[in-house]
Amino acid sequence: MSILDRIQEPNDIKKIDEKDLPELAQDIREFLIANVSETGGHLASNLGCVELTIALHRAMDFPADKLVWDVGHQSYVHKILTGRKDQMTTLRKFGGLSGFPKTSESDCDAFNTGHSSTAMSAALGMACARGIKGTQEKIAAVVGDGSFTGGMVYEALNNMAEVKTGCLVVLNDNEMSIDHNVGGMSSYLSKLRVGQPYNDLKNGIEKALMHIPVAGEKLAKGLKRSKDSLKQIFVPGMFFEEMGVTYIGPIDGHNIRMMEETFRRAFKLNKPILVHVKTIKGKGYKYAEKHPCYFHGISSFDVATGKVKNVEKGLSYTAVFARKLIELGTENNRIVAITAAMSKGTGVNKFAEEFPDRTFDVGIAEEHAVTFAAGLAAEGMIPVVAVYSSFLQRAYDQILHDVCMQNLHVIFAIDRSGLVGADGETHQGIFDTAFLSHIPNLVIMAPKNRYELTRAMEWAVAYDGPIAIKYARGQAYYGLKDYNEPVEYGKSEILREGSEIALVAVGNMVEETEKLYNRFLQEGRQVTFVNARFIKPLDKEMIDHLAETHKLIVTIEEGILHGGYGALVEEYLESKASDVKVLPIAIEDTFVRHGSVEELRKMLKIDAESIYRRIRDIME
Ligand SMILES: Cc1ncc(C[n+]2csc(CCOP(=O)(O)OP(=O)(O)O)c2C)c(N)n1
Ligand SMILES: CC(=O)[C@@H](O)[C@H](O)COP(=O)(O)O
Ligand SMILES: [Mg+2]
Repeated sequence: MSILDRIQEPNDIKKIDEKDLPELAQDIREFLIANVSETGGHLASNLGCVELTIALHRAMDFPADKLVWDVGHQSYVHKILTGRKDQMTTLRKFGGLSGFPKTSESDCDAFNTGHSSTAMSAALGMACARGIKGTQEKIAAVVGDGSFTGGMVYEALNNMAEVKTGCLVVLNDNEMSIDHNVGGMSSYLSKLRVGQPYNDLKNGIEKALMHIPVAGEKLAKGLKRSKDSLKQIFVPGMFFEEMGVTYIGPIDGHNIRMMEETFRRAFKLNKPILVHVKTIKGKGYKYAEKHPCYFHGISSFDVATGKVKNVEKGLSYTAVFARKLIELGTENNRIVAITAAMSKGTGVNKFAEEFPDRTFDVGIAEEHAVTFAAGLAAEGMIPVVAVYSSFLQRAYDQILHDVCMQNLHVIFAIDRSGLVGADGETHQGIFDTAFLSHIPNLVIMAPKNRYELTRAMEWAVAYDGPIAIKYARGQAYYGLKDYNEPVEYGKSEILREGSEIALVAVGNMVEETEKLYNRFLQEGRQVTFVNARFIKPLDKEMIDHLAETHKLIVTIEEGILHGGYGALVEEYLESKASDVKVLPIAIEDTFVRHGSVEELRKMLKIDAESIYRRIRDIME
């Protein structure tokens, strides 16, 4: 029986002899590598926090104590230690374990996360609730150095210093975000990493002086009085201390005993404490240590070579975007690219290789990214903010207040729009149309295939005002190549003209709708097939035309129903008192869990087959 086999339930870790913990860490690493090589997932971050998680589990009790994982992509070891090891084979699969903490999955998961920099706020809220309820549980948040570039962290720190309640923050510093970490805080943390652990140093000096008779005692007292100046010299974590949060560290994040002791002491002090631990992202698997970015989020891979098993053929929308951006940037030196810590994910890394001076990675700071873009645009630049749909949710007010209200020429390249699959509910890009379509001045485009994405980008650069172009995760659609009606402001593209039923599809759902169209065609139905292309402004002329000539208009999108394209069409037709039937195919009022995009579409009844049945039911 391996040491890991002895962990079946929460808190079993406390039964393991301290001397066996390194072996347990090794078992867990081997398990993670074998498991994630099959399921895919966030390997490098989890390999890096094995000892950290063990130490926290030794110092805390579950489910009584509350541990909040920032982002939550590094919570696999926590899952393993809380009775979910045997389900890890289902990780990120439809109906299986989530890749992020889920309160619905285990009472040992205190809070759901997925987006960065939220953990400290949540933990502080829990700590304040504990104060009101008069309970005693320990509360901790684990936050990565990358997530320390997000603004909410500082809002939480500010508040933490004010309320002064016991709350442990573990800063897990591996010097990596997904890509290399960036910015002033990152440099500050790097300096801290090489400093001596402050608390030990201070105690050491005081103890040493106490051993010198008479004069030593005086010196030690003087030293205590001049604590602040001593800190200035020795305390690397002065920033946190000045904020009113006790800083401990940096300590070795792979030394279980040292961390366990530190956490136990920290919990006893019952005040806001930040423990800075140094870890190695990808630790224990040579390929992940060498290429932590590649192994941050990886699909199934071969353990012996570190190579991904199924390499997708054809370009992704991200790659198409990246190539075109370079082309546009070559022609026009006013174009600048901005990413909020998703350089590789959005393809901005390619632009950065060509135009480093016109590329900005602002850290995990979507709000700042948007207002920063507004500033650039105000001075005549053409900023392209390349951002995942779900992360853009953060920047709603900045889009509205800083960009659109001033009608600034900012281009939002919204990647991962639609269902993203295995990352699940926190990452599905299904709300963008709903949260953007009511903002005045903003134009929203959803190209149908890879060719149209490049034309939309050309058009967006020439346009003068805020504009969003949204496209899906994964493989770009290569079909309908010969349908390339020139882009015209607010005009949809009629692909095939029929009568009876009109199918109006948005963005990536044009591909799914083509299957539907072909099926109706085979049945001899007269069907019109439209690529919406512009979500906003709505092509009212086209809708009027369809309403006059068809019995049923079916809108098809991979987004939330309320506030979506279909809702806009319905609302418009209602305002005209049109009696044409409208069937809006979209995602009903729900958060969509993880699974493959195909499985999720079926579940949500937005796949071609389900749509076909829904139309047939109406028409019969
Ligand atoms: C608001 C938001 N923007 C972007 C992301 C994508 N993202 C996930 S993990 C990550 C890097 C986090 O770095 P760090 O906190 O240091 O964790 P590590 O992976 O290094 O352990 C980023 C940018 C996100 N989850 N949330
Ligand atoms: C945890 C997180 O937010 C990212 O790592 C995300 O999983 C990346 O997703 P993609 O695989 O779509 O780039
Ligand atoms: Mg990190």
